[in-house]
Amino acid sequence: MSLLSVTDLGVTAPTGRALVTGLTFDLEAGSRLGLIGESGSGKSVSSLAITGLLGAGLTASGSVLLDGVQVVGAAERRLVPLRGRAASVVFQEPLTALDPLMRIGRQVQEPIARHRGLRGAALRAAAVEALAEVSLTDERIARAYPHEISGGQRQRAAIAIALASRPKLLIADEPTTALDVTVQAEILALLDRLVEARGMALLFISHDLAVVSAMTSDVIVMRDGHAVKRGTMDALLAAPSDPDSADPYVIELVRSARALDAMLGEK
Ligand SMILES: Nc1ncnc2c1ncn2[C@@H]1O[C@H](COP(=O)(O)OP(=O)(O)OP(=O)(O)O)[C@@H](O)[C@H]1O
Repeated sequence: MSLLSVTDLGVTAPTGRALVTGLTFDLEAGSRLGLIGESGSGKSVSSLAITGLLGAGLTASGSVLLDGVQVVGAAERRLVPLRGRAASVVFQEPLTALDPLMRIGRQVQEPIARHRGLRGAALRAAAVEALAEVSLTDERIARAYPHEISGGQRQRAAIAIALASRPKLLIADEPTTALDVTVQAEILALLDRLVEARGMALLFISHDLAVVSAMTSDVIVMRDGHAVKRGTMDALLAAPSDPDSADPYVIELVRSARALDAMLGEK
């Protein structure tokens, strides 16, 4: 059985508008998949539906089996044990994931205590280790509040928190979009290393083809709430010459990624 099995997932707004329709894919333990699409294409809503975190008024239909548990229509008490253990999410803006009034060290300790049952000195040591794994080795960071550290450091801390529960699946939703380019590259390298080292599965969501291609070669392209294409990055890059898959959005994505490549190549 797949770690994540999404079948005919639909998400509907309170107005009745379909935000996501007919999304189907499987993700095996330890494998990676990219969800790519322009703003508003339904990527975030899909990832929220997968973890049962859809906001009030949004309704999911179809099936999402996460580690064998049906998420669609599940009661909150069924979902709580899944979060962290089966899947954790890293969001675009780490400030929304972090508690502004709690020191970073405490925030890292919390999931470690909850999921691994550590207390006291062992808990403090595990939190220091979790921060070291995301290259936050300066002990001032653990004592700092979120607003006292940089955006890149905050995203590292959010990653440490997401991974502290040892999830089987990490969902990263535009994890580097709010960061400047050099920090973006560092965070991608960090995620790549940790996902690999821990044998986690990764669902990586971004509007940026170049960023997705740094993390995975297996991608789904979404537009207007639909999956318009699934395949390898290579097949996608070859798409414009293939009349069957000449989706205008895919062509535009590839064109802009090539322009970026060419620009970088000239430097
Ligand atoms: N709570 C909500 N109520 C109604 N519509 C919503 C809600 N949340 C999102 N939407 C709509 O659902 C559609 C998909 O949004 P979603 O955030 O999933 O897109 P996205 O592909 O992740 O884009 P972005 O990268 O900009 O976040 C958009 O048209 C958005 O306006």
